[in-house]
Amino acid sequence: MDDVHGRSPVRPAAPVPPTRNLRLLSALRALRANPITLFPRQAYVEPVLALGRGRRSILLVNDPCTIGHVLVDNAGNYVKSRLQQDVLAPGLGEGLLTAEGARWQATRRITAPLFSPRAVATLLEDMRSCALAMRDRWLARPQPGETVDLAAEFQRLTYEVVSRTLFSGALDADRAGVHAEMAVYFDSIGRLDLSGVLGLPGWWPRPAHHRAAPAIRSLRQQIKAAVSARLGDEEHEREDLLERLSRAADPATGQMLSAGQVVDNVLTFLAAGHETTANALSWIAYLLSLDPAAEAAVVDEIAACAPMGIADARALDRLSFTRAVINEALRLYPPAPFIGREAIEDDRICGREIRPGAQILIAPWVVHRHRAHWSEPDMFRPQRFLDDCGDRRRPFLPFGLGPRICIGQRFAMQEMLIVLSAILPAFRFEPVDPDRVFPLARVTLSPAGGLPVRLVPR
Ligand code: HEM
Repeated sequence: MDDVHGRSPVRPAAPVPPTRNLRLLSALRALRANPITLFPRQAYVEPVLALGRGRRSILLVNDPCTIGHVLVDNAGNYVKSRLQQDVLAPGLGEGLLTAEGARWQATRRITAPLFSPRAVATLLEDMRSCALAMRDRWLARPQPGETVDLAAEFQRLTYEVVSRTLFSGALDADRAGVHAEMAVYFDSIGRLDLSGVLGLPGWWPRPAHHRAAPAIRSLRQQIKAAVSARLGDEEHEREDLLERLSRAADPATGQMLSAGQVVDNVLTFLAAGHETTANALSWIAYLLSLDPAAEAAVVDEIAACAPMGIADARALDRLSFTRAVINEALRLYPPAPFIGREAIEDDRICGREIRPGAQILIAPWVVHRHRAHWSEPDMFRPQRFLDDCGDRRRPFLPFGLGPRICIGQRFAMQEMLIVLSAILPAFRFEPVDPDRVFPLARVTLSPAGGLPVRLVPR
């Protein structure tokens, strides 16, 4: 089907699914190297599919009603899965992303006011100045058309945004160091290891945890120092996340977070708040580089709707095609490609008995490319988000669903719109080797080996 410009839509990089389930050893190898290569063709067609056999099998759920059942209607029966906790909890402890029950509820109540529409709108100017600083850095390069790793540039930018907006720069003393340690943490623990997949007990030695331990220790020490400095500073009033985590009480119970929980949450928001958005921006830039007409439409829209740059949140609402491009990038390359859950009690889904401990996988990577729900699922066609915007049946969940939906969704959308409107009028991006761009799933979905591009000034 042709797109709005009368051209065939673009097919961006993706693995070719194997025709059937891989044998155990190949499956384990694929799981460790890049789990998105593991899903067989059937996975993109069936409403539910058991991956693996017996007690260790994982139920892949694609059917929109069943996804709603697990994540929304019966969410109380499904906690974060063992595999997901195995990857995240060693670093993030009992932060908002990994906590359960009363502790999660209290933390969500304490942090939610900072992510309300009004609160996020107040961060607009800080986000914009971070984005413009990156653009100006690029403009100041001695060689126009120089090659940069755009993925690394976006990681740095989104880290700066989180650091400035949520922590008022309290963790900026060694920003590069914190950033590097976080990369070590994600790269080692982000690889599924065999002991986790096989469900070995917690005391079983896990090499990835061992490798990540020094980075996690150092990160926690730096965060503890920043929290102490803030608690000791009675002079300056701030209304940021660090302040809320350290001093605010849960409105329902009056209780405050413990010192350890504050550190867990600072690390959680630093990690969850920059890595995902950076990857989304990389994928958007990659997709636009493949589709010059869509790129021109975004640049024209930004010029028409925000000629002097984004001044307020209302200007963001007018960027409807740019928003469709962002959504289409989040569909094709969901930065959080897997959502794992574990049943607490018996349940029944899609005619199957679910026993306590059953592992459920909802994979936006698969759901967003499912043959039953999307036409031309592997094609880049942003227009689909404008044509069918009333169609709520399509399962689109880059930010999750239900009570555990991403608290930073609005923050991330605003940030992406602001970054695009700051940089796209000044530059276009030419991937150095578009054929080598390939999605790699760790905790998040990033371009394997970064995204080397030529920065071409307009
Ligand atoms: C494009 C960017 C982002 C994507 C795709 C994304 C995706 C997600 C997803 C899928 C979940 C739900 C996980 C689950 O149900 O197991 C989640 C949760 C979360 N996200 Fe995001 N996220 C993004 C940006 C952000 C930002 C900017 C922040 C903070 C500033 C953030 C903080 C969190 C936190 C703290 C949670 C846990 C919420 C809870 O369990 O109550 N995320 N995110």
